[in-house]
Amino acid sequence: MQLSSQSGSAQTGVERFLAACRRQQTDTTPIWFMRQAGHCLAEYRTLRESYDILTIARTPELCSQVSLMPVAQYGVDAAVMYTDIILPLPGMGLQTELDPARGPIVRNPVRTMQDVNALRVLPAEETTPFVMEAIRIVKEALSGKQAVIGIAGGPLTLALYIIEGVPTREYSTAKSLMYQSPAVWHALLNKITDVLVSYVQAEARAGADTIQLFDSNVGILGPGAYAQFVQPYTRRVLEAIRQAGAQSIHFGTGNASLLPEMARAGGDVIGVDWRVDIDQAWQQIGVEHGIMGNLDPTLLLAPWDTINAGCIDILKRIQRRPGHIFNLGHAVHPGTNPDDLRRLVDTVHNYRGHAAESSH
Ligand SMILES: Cc1c2[nH]c(c1CCC(=O)O)Cc1[nH]c(c(CCC(=O)O)c1C)Cc1[nH]c(c(CCC(=O)O)c1C)Cc1[nH]c(c(C)c1CCC(=O)O)C2
Repeated sequence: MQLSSQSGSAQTGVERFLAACRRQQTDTTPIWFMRQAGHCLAEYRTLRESYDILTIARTPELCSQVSLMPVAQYGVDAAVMYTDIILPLPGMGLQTELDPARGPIVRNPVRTMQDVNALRVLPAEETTPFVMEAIRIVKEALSGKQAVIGIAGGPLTLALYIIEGVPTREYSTAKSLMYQSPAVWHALLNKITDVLVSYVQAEARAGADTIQLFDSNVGILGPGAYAQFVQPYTRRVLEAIRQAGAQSIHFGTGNASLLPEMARAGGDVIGVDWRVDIDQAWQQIGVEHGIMGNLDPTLLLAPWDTINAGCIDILKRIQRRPGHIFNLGHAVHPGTNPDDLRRLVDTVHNYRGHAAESSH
């Protein structure tokens, strides 16, 4: 498909988004924001006065409503499901809570082989039917105009919360278990992976066009440990997404040195944070993958001219090469002005390239 770079809005959001996932040319660069559903939308904040995060995520009518808000408000090309990565954990027998400021809490953390053996692996449709129902509602409401992004936690990121019980900085209990009791580690990762495979396949069946695997905490490992203790599991989840016919985005943070290994694990698109220059990151990842990123979310707290300069710098580095999805390097900061997100979407959609200029 050859599209003129002048052709304005020739594609729908979902066409543009999926073409980028397949590294095909698009009329303009697709864009969405991690945590666009929630945080800085006034409408969402009002809803949060009546319901907590997990109640919204577990109630299909509320979850779909929140997931759709940013599509109307910002003009993004995809709706991301308002669902936390911990939703599959209670079905495994883990007593889970969400501290809005700190993150996931697991009351019965896993430390021994006996603990691992007690964990259940059940079909996702049985344990989390509300997630699939919310996806079906969002898919229908968008009627093919924007893409639906389902989410799942990466095997490592989930294992860290399951072992530690509370979010920590270094995850030293979990890492010690990994190095000292590899059999327990691998048994746990295997079970988490079984649960994730069922979960992502159910999301795809429910209508998710793309599934983003958030291995947000992957940066705590170096490439050798990653390849040994994490990569085989991540590969299995990403392969399950491919088999289910959906596209995948493989995301991590603080992981510049891991990019080649993460790309080897799979993912149609690799999501990168702001700690790398996006053109150099793409070289590391390789041309057989697309790339998503990577504006520093904190830059969004600066005046518009500064935000705009950061946005244009990324677009210039990419030079409209097929396979780029514009996003922040991580979640939208709650203090972000929604007007700036709207302007960012327009800037990215209206960008027509700097073909005449020499790049960096
Ligand atoms: C660490 C943490 C978690 N969950 C939470 C934390 C504490 C700090 C924080 O806000 O990040 C708490 C949480 N989870 C969610 C919220 C609501 C967000 C909001 O108000 O906008 C809040 C406050 C929903 C969610 N939680 C998540 C989503 C989906 C992802 C998205 O919309 O981009 C939503 C709506 C995903 C999630 N959930 C978690 C991780 C690591 C991820 C992956 C994304 C990331 O690295 O930030 C665990």
